[in-house]
Amino acid sequence: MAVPLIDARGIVKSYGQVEALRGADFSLRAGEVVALIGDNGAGKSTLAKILSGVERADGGTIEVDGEPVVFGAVEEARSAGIETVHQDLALCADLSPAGNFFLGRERLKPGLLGLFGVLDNAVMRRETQEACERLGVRLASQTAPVSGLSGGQRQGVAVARAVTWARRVVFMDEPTAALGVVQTRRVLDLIRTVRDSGVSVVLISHNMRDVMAVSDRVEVLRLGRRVARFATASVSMEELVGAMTGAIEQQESQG
Ligand SMILES: Nc1ncnc2c1ncn2[C@@H]1O[C@H](COP(=O)(O)OP(=O)(O)OP(=O)(O)O)[C@@H](O)[C@H]1O
Repeated sequence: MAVPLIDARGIVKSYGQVEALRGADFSLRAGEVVALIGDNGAGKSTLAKILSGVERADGGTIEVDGEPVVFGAVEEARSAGIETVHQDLALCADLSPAGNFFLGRERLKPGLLGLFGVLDNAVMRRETQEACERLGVRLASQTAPVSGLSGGQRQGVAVARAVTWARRVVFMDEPTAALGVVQTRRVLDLIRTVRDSGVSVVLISHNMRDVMAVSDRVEVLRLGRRVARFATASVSMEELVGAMTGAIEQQESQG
């Protein structure tokens, strides 16, 4: 079988006295949508942060394409092609949508005599607008700071940014939480489109209908450990809920 794109084993992470992850495993193959599910506090966001360079694990190993990696910073995960939409969004409130979209990747046009590039604001605004419109997010202003946008619009900007830049994997932590019905459907369509383009998606969600609708596989965390994994086509919503709550125990064999 092909080497997994991401293979994390025995990941441990504590915050003071709180053991957020207690030997969690996670794997992801190229071109699949994996839903990472679990009850509140199971450790989903912590695992996503570790796999995208936001937090450092206290223990365990992570391999990308079979090679051990240690992501010391978000930029290191990004250069491995991994992007994230965080639950707390992590947009810069004072910047415009385009300022957020191109933060750290600003487009330049040649300055006088071809020397000293200057910011190509027109291009950055246009590309941001186009990416947001593909998601059905209409922005009245491309210059006003994102602090003036609605929660759903901010979420749209964050999702559009991640899927635009991701080359290998995009982690989406509750990407539809602030969205209405129509935008939620567009995000789910976008997840399929991203997958079909060969980029893997890790979807963290409490919404079992979204999980069933869009994922290829499901990995279940409980109390900081992976307790089950399923092919979505052969599992019911009841079984997923049972695995999350501990009512159903699975010997780790599938996936
Ligand atoms: N920065 C932090 N400082 C202290 N404790 C934290 C921190 N981040 C997470 N935790 C704790 O780690 C545990 C796992 O949290 P995490 O956010 O990863 O869970 P989750 O599965 O994403 O939960 P939810 O579905 O509620 O978002 C929780 O007990 C949480 O309180």
